[in-house]
Amino acid sequence: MNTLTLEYIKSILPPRPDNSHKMTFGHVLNIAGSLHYRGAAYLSSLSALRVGAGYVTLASSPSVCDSVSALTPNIVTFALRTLSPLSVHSLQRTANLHLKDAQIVDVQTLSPQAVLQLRDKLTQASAISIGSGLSIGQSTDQCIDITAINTELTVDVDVTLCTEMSAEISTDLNSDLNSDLNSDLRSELPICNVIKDNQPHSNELIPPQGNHGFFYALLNEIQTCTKPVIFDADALNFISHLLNPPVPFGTTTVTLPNKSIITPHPKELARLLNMDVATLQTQRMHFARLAAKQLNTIVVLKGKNTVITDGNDVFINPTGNSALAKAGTGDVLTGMISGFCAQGVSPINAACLGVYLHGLAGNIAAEDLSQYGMLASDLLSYIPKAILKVLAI
Ligand SMILES: NC(=O)C1=CN([C@@H]2O[C@H](COP(=O)(O)OP(=O)(O)OC[C@H]3O[C@@H](n4cnc5c(N)ncnc54)[C@H](OP(=O)(O)O)[C@@H]3O)[C@@H](O)[C@H]2O)[C@@H](O)CC1
Ligand SMILES: Nc1ncnc2c1ncn2[C@@H]1O[C@H](COP(=O)(O)OP(=O)(O)O)[C@@H](O)[C@H]1O
Repeated sequence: MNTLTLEYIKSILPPRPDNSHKMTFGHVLNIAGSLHYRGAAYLSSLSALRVGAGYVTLASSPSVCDSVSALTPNIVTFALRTLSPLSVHSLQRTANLHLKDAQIVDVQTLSPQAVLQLRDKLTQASAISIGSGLSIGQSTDQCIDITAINTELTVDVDVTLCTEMSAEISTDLNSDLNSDLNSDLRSELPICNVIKDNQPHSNELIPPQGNHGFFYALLNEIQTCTKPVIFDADALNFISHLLNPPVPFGTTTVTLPNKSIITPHPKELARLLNMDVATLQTQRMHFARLAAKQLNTIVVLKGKNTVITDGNDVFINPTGNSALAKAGTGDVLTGMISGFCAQGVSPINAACLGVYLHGLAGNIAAEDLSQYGMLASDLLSYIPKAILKVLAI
């Protein structure tokens, strides 16, 4: 176990050659944000630039792209395809048929086919971050099971489905679709079954809320990606749904790209490991290593004294304070780690740099603004001060 130090952090900072241009410092593709979490897209994109990345593209729904562009001229945006209005209308009708308390289907829900739009961007990027504010759109106590995917993308993330139940549900819903819903829906959407209280409710069919369908298609697309991929927030909740479906659906496995980093807070890691938060918190190092080994990924277990591990080596972060306990600071961290990855830093070193400097920025910010008054957006302007402090030793 190693505690991160200022000297160590200085030794792994990436170089800034004079003879350089923006692409020397890498391109982050940040897939983030949704109707209610536009701020997460803003914070996770700008923070990548603040640690030195040369170029950041935010891929999100058109309204999120518009909002972020209005706030900052520094981010390049790429608007993703959302479900067609006809599909949204049909989905809402299906939801109303089956659930009394059906939520309104988000008109900015990303289409699984948006992954096709992203192919060139995925190729151009030096690092990819996914999940900040992506929106699961429903209680995380509910699980979604994909029972049929009728897109030209086959969503196959090694999910073993209960085929009998899938067939039953598909037939059931398909008869509805055949009777009065439009065919766009069939080509655009996964058909889902809600699981409540660990029990499948096969007669409660609702459309996927949030960006589940899009995320599963994306995960399939990037499974063999050799670039660093950072999974945060709702991306982790989607993965938890795949890993821990209720018993009737059997065991599932998820293959993450081989240079992946996950950045869970304790509850997100507890969901991934299917355990309770209190137990996890008593042995943070142990469970972070366990998850790193099980998922073959680098784990950044957030909180006071964040734990960073690849399953073997463990680093403990000494920086940070309660100013960081405020909505959006985790989104800033994700951008910082992806920004270092884009500059060619190894994933484990990028995680150490991001976590240490994030905490140090929080310490310097708290001196000026107090631990009470600092905002996640304030943190952005303290990242350069933290870097200056490291360079000064
Ligand atoms: N401006 C924006 O656009 C912002 C957008 N954001 C985006 O919103 C999305 C959802 O994020 P979220 O914050 O709504 O849900 P999430 O973090 O899962 O908390 C759910 C529950 O988990 C628990 N819990 C949380 N932390 C814990 C901890 N350290 N240790 C232990 N438990 C912890 C706690 O449960 P409790 O303990 O209260 O039962 C809490 O109520 C996500 O995509 C994110 O990127 C946010 O970043 C905010 C700014
Ligand atoms: N008391 C604290 N001391 C040090 N760091 C903290 C503290 N509280 C929160 N943090 C840090 O702030 C960030 C919060 O991230 P997260 O829980 O994902 O919030 P959000 O989802 O609102 O962005 C993490 O990097 C975490 O380590």
